[in-house]
Amino acid sequence: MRADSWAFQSDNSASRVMERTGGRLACSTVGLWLGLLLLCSWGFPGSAEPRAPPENIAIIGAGIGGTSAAYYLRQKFGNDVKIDVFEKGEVGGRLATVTMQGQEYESGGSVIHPLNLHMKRFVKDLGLSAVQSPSGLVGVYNGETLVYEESSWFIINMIKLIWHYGFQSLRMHMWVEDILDKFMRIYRYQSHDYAFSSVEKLLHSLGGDDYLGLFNRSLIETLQKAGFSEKFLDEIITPVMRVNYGQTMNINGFVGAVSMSCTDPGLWAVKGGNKLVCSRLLQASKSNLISGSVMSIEEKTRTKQTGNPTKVYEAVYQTGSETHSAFYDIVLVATPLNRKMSNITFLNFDPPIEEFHQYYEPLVTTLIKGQLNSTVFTSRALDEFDLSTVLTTDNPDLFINSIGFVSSVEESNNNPQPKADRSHVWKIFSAEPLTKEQILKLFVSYDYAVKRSWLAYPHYMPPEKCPSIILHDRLYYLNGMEVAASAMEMSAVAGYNAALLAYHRWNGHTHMIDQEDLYEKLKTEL
Ligand SMILES: Cc1cc2nc3c(=O)[nH]c(=O)nc-3n(C[C@H](O)[C@H](O)[C@H](O)COP(=O)(O)OP(=O)(O)OC[C@H]3O[C@@H](n4cnc5c(N)ncnc54)[C@H](O)[C@@H]3O)c2cc1C
Ligand SMILES: CC(C)=CCC/C(C)=C/CC/C(C)=C/CSC[C@H](N)C(=O)O
Repeated sequence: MRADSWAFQSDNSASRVMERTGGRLACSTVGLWLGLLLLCSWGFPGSAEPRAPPENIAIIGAGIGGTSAAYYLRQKFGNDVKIDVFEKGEVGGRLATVTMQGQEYESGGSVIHPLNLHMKRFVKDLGLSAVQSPSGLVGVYNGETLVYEESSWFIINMIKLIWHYGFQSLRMHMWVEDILDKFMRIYRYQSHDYAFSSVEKLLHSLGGDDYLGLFNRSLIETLQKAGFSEKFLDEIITPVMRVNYGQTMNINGFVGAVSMSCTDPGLWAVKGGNKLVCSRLLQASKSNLISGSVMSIEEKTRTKQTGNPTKVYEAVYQTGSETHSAFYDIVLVATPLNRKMSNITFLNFDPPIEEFHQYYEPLVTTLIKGQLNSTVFTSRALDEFDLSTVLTTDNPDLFINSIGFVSSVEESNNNPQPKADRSHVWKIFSAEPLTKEQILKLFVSYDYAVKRSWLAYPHYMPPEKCPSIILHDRLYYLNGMEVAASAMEMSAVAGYNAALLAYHRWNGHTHMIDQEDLYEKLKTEL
């Protein structure tokens, strides 16, 4: 049998070919063939002629996901590609502020974890600065009484926690720390340019089957199995899930851990408002912002100046009353597609682009400047009420998820105290808009109230499948990541991943996608 006929068989490893041919010359010829074949199919960086970059890229959505994708796409593809970012509302999306008496307050995404390294890097690289988030005393109300109240004395707090819940609080912190430690691996993977084609593969790369298992099981199932008591789960964990995700412990274990990490010290925010990160990312990426709503995407064949027919996507969009269209080599969708939340129609795809039926949780943020009626929560005298946040247990009679006092986006306030007249700005999260009666029940008096309604986060219902990141050949979707956990940093991770994925797929770098055992492989890298 001739050596070259072997070279094209499926398991044609060089050593087997060598054994069978026996000759050194034949072996090197076959090796050369094999090498060339591999180079063509894998496109090793730096070896073959690189493919010309795409001409036009569209990103739909100028939230933190879309703008971080723009930033990383520019880094990967260079200055020649034109990047259009479509935004139908405000740059920032769910990072937004409301203005009260000339001061701005975060009404959407507000706190950032000290280990959220992408957000940290953005703030540094974009010339922004950080402010510490307020960290006052927290209490938990069950509809009748405060079942737990923090003390300003660290040692008293410890004794109280151990008295009420044994060492469960400590165990919980260790559990969250372990999950965060593994999450940090993503920064290493991304700094080495590795990308993932699905959220499940990304999660698996962080900590294997156990890590993916967290996402597939409910938080309550995971914590009950780990031996946490009903009392601890009802009085501590549920209230944290309610303030952060407006949901119960039926959410998946991964988002549960992300939510618990918000009890860590050192939370921060961007001075001037978190949304500034998005506008600065847009600027830094030299993208073209189009204030309009994308209505449809359709694949078309177009003959470019070179004369070659090329597949592109046509985006039809509306600005005011006008309808326009433009063609793109690559499209990134950086907004939830669930239940037509973004009203984008994918025309004539075969097979059709999947529909996402999971709904987003309605949530209302109300900001009120006024004097709290502390007797709602405790019978103690008003001047003895020193809590800055009240969380709630899962009681259907309660009309709020939480209430806490907040600082404006300009103030750095590590340990806020109620003002002398005890009037302050409070942020309330509730599932429905508050009625005037409800506000009057919570406040002795108030000057000002503003509300903002959101479809805030996915309604978590494990086990569930994350939507594909690759919707079509060069059409990518970022917000499937929210099914694992919704947070600014998660969207930044998704934005970076989609940029890397689009870049590697454009250039045929398949070896940079879905690599297994990355953690082990990168252990030895500096
Ligand atoms: C009340 C609230 C509190 C939160 N608190 C925190 C927190 O403290 N910490 C934290 O880390 N996270 C928090 N989050 C979550 C965080 O804000 C989100 O996970 C994150 O901002 C999502 O960013 P995104 O870019 O993926 O999506 P979005 O911010 O939703 O961006 C999508 C953008 O796409 C635009 N768009 C939609 N359809 C179209 C279309 N057809 N054409 C053009 N544009 C379109 C939208 O207008 C929007 O601006 C909070 C969220 C809410 C709602
Ligand atoms: C992604 C990782 C590892 C950590 C992110 C932790 C984090 C900051 C999660 C945000 C959770 C969330 C959606 C909070 C909403 S409410 C926030 C705050 N309590 C407020 O009062 O606004």
